[in-house]
Amino acid sequence: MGYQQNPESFWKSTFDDGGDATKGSYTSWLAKHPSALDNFDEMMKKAKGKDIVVFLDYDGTLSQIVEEPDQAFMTDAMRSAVHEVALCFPTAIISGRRRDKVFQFVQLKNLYYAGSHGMDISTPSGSSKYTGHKHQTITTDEKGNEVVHFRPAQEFLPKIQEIIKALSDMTKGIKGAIVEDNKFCISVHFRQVVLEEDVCILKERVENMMQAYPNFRISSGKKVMEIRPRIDWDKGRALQYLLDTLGFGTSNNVLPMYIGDDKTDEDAFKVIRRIGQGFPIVVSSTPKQTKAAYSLREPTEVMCFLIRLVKWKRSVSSSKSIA
Ligand SMILES: O=P(O)(O)OC[C@H]1O[C@H](O[C@H]2O[C@H](CO)[C@@H](O)[C@H](O)[C@H]2O)[C@H](O)[C@@H](O)[C@@H]1O
Repeated sequence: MGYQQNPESFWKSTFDDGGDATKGSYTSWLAKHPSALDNFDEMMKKAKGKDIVVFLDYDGTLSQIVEEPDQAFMTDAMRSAVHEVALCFPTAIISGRRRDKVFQFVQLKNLYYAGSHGMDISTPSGSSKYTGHKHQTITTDEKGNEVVHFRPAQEFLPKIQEIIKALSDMTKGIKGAIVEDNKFCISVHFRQVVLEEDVCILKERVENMMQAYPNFRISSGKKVMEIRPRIDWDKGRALQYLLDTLGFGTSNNVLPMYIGDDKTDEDAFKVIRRIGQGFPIVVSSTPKQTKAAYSLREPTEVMCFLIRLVKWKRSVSSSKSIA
């Protein structure tokens, strides 16, 4: 399939799933979103000579989904795979979590981190462009290096703290409910709320309470309600911002790769689709509606894919140096 010659038709045929993917069996869904492992060689033929930039989601992609949000650790093997990938390609993690929390989990310095669904991005000034954008600021880190921050929801911080306080008070009586402070957004978790009735009460209370905050919106994730400022910013915009600031904004040769498992990752898949070149890869072992072109079943498959990517890159580089 020559998507480089005809991006429109490639993306149409690759992504349009008629909206009925959730109804079909896994096998028929897989035919529309083939395994990135099984199709690795074919994908890499398209990637040869391109500037690959890797984007990764965290929860459900680099770590397994677990009951307790604070316990979503990644394995050392996964950490090592991500580290190796980042030695080969510019690599960023774009997560719904607060940025410092993702860094605590990942602990790798050779990556770019975007937290709060992309509303908190920091990049070393040496590798990124400071454009004087109104949401950009520069600080100096402990080693004296300049860091460029992009925080489009900064003005919402006081309101977010007010909402967190109100949500924490309101959910106290609901066993298992957790309110997570993600800095520029908030997660209200109900994975550990056992009674279905309590889940309904929780959702209703949160929805009612948030009516008093029209500048915020609620979206849903995996057994979680996500509350965030109503601004035109999401993981897709964060991906584009990172491509721009890392110097790939006007490149016809860039090939972004995004691996993610949740609804908020769809915004990034859409941006890759719009760019017309790249690999949007969904992590799912069940059929779901998605704009992704490829799929991986679970984090262990993500790790295998990342390891293969590193091997591929090294083999391409060594054959170039021999020639
Ligand atoms: O964008 P992500 O990095 O995928 O973050 C999305 C949310 O992930 C976390 O919640 C999810 O994972 C938890 C740990 O496995 C699980 O307990 C929870 O049910 C899931 O929804 C995180 O806690 C949220 O703040 C993120 O927004």
